[in-house]
Amino acid sequence: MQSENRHAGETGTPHTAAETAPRAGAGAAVRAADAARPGTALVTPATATAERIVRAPKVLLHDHLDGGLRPSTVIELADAVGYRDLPETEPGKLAEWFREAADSPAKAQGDDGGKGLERYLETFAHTCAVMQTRDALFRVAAECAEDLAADGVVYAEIRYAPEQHLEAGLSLEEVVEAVNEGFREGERRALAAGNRIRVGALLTAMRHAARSLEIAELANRYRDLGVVGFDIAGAEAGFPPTRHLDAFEYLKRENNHFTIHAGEAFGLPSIWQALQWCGADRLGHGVRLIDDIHVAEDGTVKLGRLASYVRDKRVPLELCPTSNLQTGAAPSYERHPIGLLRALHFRVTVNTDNRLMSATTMSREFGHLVDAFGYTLDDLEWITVNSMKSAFIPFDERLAMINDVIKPGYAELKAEWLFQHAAGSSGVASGSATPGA
Ligand SMILES: O=c1[nH]cnc2c1ncn2[C@@H]1O[C@H](CO)[C@@H](O)[C@H]1O
Ligand SMILES: [Zn+2]
Repeated sequence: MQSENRHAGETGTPHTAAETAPRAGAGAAVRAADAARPGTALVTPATATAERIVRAPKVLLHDHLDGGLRPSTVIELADAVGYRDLPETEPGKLAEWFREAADSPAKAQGDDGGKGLERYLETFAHTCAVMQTRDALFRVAAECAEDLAADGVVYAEIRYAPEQHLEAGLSLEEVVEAVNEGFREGERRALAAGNRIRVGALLTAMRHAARSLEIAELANRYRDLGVVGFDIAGAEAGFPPTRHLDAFEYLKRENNHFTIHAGEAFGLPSIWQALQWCGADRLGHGVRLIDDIHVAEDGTVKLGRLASYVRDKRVPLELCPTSNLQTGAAPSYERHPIGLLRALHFRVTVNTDNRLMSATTMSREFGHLVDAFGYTLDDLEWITVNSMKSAFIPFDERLAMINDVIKPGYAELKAEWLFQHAAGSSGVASGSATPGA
């Protein structure tokens, strides 16, 4: 693979050979011989090959339940409930339809005033339509946990808006309980398949609606019963987070946790409000924080007051690269602000947002970053530890996940080269690091 020597995009930090050199000197000498052969690339103990990325422990903080259904499940559930408005009825075609429809904003030219996100969100009408019964919610939640675990995710916080699942007569409580039971079932199935995962729910309130306090209270009621926090989502333009101040103030009084979608379709004012008026613990996306970071011709970097605050306070950024490309919040993987934000040591996390609409997985998101910025397993471990530090479960549990699951997992992957070499493996990989791409 080529990413070892590739440079970051315009806003990223160049990765020199020295920076990406293997940590063990002897390995470098052995592998250097491989690199000299035409058509091969240097593989170090920390090289993030597609296969290693899938096996690496991963943490996911920003993923929508109604944005991650299996295409075949959408079709089966639509059949079961008599929903006739699906644009395609064959799983492959339906998957492609979702990706294409969510992708269209990226193809629009110029600054569209937040319309990119609005068009992206239209696709959720179909998934929400088939998630209106207890059985459907249970199934979608169970499959979500199973799919993430199969992709090597060990901890996930999955969000959804209970108010969008009441059309067939369920109560808010019944929705939450069905999803929680589905997650528990998915965790059990994953374990039976040899994969360990823990899943917590985040309850989302829709920012254009007026139920945020009610949903915040619901999140608080279920906080020790599978719900770990709260969020607001939906169209950003015209719906500032301060519309929902009463919900955030309530949660703060209850010592509860919340994240806010901000700085995706809208820029710095939205991020500033989410932090300084609403008191968000994390930023959903926050990618437009880049507007407050100035890189001079000579490479010196100057942070504005807001960007400084975010970095100094270690505010986690829930970045979702593919989703950002689709909504037009970033121009390409190579020029995604994550390159610069990671180099400047912001509390960067990497997420999927909507696996169905973005046709992605955690492994694919990592793969895109490896291809774009030459990230190694060390970078991916750093990101994963960042995510785990930023999770909403108690500190001792986060620490155990970091020390007993994440670090040993990456150490094991990096140690493998020792024994592969002894067995005569060439250690050479080629092509893209993006799994399944
Ligand atoms: O990237 C996003 N930005 C804002 N809202 C989103 C995004 N992805 C999904 N949703 C919205 O969140 C609801 C609950 O899961 C979804 O129905 C969708 O409308
Ligand atoms: Zn989102």
